[in-house]
Amino acid sequence: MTPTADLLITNGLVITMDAQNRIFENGAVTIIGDAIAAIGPADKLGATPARETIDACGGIVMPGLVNTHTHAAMTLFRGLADDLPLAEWLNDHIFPAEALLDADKVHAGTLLGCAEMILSGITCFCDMYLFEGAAARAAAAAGMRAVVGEVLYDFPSPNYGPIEKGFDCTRLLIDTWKDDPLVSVAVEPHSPYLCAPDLLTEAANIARDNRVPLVIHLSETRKEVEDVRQKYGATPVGHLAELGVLAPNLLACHCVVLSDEDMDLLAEHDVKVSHNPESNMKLASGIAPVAELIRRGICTGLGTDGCSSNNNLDLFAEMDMAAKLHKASSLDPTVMDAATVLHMATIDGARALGLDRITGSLESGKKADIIVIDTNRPHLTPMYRPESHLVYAVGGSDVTATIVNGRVLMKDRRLLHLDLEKTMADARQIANEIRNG
Ligand SMILES: CSC[C@H]1O[C@@H](n2cnc3c(O)ncnc32)[C@H](O)[C@@H]1O
Ligand SMILES: [Zn+2]
Repeated sequence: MTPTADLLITNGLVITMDAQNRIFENGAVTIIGDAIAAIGPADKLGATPARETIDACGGIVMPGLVNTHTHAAMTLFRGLADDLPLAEWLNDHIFPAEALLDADKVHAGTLLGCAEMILSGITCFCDMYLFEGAAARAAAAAGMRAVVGEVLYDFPSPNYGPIEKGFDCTRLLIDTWKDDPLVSVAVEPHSPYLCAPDLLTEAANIARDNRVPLVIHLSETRKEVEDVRQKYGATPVGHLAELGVLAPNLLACHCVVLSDEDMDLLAEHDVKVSHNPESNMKLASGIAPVAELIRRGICTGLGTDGCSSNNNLDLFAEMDMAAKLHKASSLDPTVMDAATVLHMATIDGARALGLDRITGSLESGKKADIIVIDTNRPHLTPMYRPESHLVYAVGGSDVTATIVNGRVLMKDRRLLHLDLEKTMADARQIANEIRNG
């Protein structure tokens, strides 16, 4: 029989995360080329002739997870410096180690990050780092969807040197990747404490003119708020408002220390937020008022942040933490329920990156970014409510297939297009160089 689909995923509990939150108890998804052709009951679609079939064996089929904030190449620094506050961690340990980086090392570290993300069900990530051309190439080689951006700050970068060259570097990145099916580019000033007002306004201009996201670390610690207030007489959010930088294309990462007025400003300008609970806990930055942000209608995604402040890229673990942390801090078990957190890790994350028309939910016509989870495991048996399992019981290693843009990147826990042994060997080699300074 002539195949009418390139890929068929069948016999799964299909969670679409679409606007109606449709779930097919015994469902199937057909894929033609890079897109979802149809979603429906397995007894209707399951007989579709296809070039390749994945039998979900009663497991969960759902949209791939969206990691809205990471520094993928920081896999190279996992465990290098722990148990420190942000300023000391960054200034005394991470920045000196990053001075040793070059494009090849960032490529290797990003590839390792992609391997970890694919194996744990992340299909799309937003990255900020140095030598992002190399990160973009690594993401494309791994087959992942990615939004990448060269970090911009006041001091000379080991990559581009002075900031004027940083803007050129960003424009070149935007131009190079503008027609790529997987990789797109954002403008990414580091933070209000490492970026002068002129840098921030120019970054916002470039992002606006090119219709791309603007990504920044914002209001991450009390120290940042105090420093920015002392220097500019406003909170970090207020400072960005005065500069005219708050806009719907702004993705503000962390947002831990926010006043009521800050939250009003974020809502008024339709700013998006990336919530990074594990990093915020590990660096003892605090607890972001996420339930309140969501209550005010602010679109909030989830992010792991870099591997050195987490120390993994597992968004299932991040979901579990996000749900529990806010219950504990508010003494209210109803906040951040499983359904809310699941939205953050999928469709809301896609919306935060401006990618919700192509990913974040299973809908015909959208790109086929899909994962399959094996629920035939002791810690997932029995199952009353799939959302509950996904947030509180599933781990990244329960993912058995990861598909991006219609291409199967991982099946039965094996990476199909990435040489994992070589990727890990390269990272070990770089770690030896870092150890020896
Ligand atoms: C060079 S890209 C980004 C830059 O930011 C550093 N970084 C990683 N995590 C954080 C964080 O939580 N707050 C501020 N800066 C962070 C990273 O090491 C890079 O230097
Ligand atoms: Zn970060």
